[in-house]
Amino acid sequence: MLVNGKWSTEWHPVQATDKQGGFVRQTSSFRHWITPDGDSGFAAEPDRYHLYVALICPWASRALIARKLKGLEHLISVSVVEPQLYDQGWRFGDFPGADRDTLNQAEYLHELYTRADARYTGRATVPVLWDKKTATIVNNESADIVRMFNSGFGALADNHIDLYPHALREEIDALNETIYPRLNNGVYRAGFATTQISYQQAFNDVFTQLNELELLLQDGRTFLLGERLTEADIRLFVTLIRFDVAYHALFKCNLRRLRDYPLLDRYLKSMLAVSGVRDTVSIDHIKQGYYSIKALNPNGIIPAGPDMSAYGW
Ligand SMILES: N[C@@H](CCC(=O)N[C@@H](CS)C(=O)NCC(=O)O)C(=O)O
Repeated sequence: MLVNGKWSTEWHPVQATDKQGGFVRQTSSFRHWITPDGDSGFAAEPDRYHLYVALICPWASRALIARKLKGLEHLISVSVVEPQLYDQGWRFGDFPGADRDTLNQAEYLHELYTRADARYTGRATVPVLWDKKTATIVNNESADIVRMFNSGFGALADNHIDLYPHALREEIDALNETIYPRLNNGVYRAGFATTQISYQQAFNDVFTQLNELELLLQDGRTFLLGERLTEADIRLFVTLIRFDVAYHALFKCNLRRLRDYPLLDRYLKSMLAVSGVRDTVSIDHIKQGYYSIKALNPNGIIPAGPDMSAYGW
């Protein structure tokens, strides 16, 4: 991680743990906002912003999906880092499906953090939304980036779809409030727990949440809140698509596979059928990335399965 703008060799590829051995995710530090009128200092303009992502990363993938669904691909360019974390964190390079940083010529993502703030202290995480005009980071919090892509680009975006409609906000917020801690971050809490008790709590949370979602889908709805896809679906999808590939085995979330839940399985297939969503997924990056976490898989063997042909891979 960076300490006062210098890369520290003391960093640990796993984020912090609390007193009970539970996994603690760092909070994001760049929280500027893009607006249609530019009042915030960051105006919505074509070809001004760039998104740095890792395809292994569920948080970065949220931003990629929102960019697709809101028709912002031609306005916001993208670079993909290599799937594994190196000693200096995320790296640009020639791994299939990854990019060189042709915009800023960085070798490592952390260089962009120090370019934005020469004294930055913290982890250099993806996603990063970069402003080409002022050469700084606009925002590195995926939840913000999704909302910004939804409404910050005004008429420049495709507004046929509203990911956070006023009428559904309370329900979306309520779903986010349980899905994030129990499931999105719950799988990480299970995977990176360093005590049996914190693992067991996380494991219980993950499967309680999956069971509740399976029940919710019983009335035949296509998406979480009915027939309209919202940001709650983006946030759920990014975890579900990684579940059988990485979380079930590597993170020890092995009570059931995702495909053992008939309605969640159907839901996952419906999400993959939404135009643009599948393009944001790389099963190869997901596998390579998670299974190269040395703390969890010291020999770095990448599993040959699971069979993902039922999902079109
Ligand atoms: N709050 C952030 C979390 C992002 C995050 O934790 N990204 C991970 C990858 S999935 C990362 O870049 N980790 C690198 C590190 O911790 O050094 C968001 O949702 O945008």
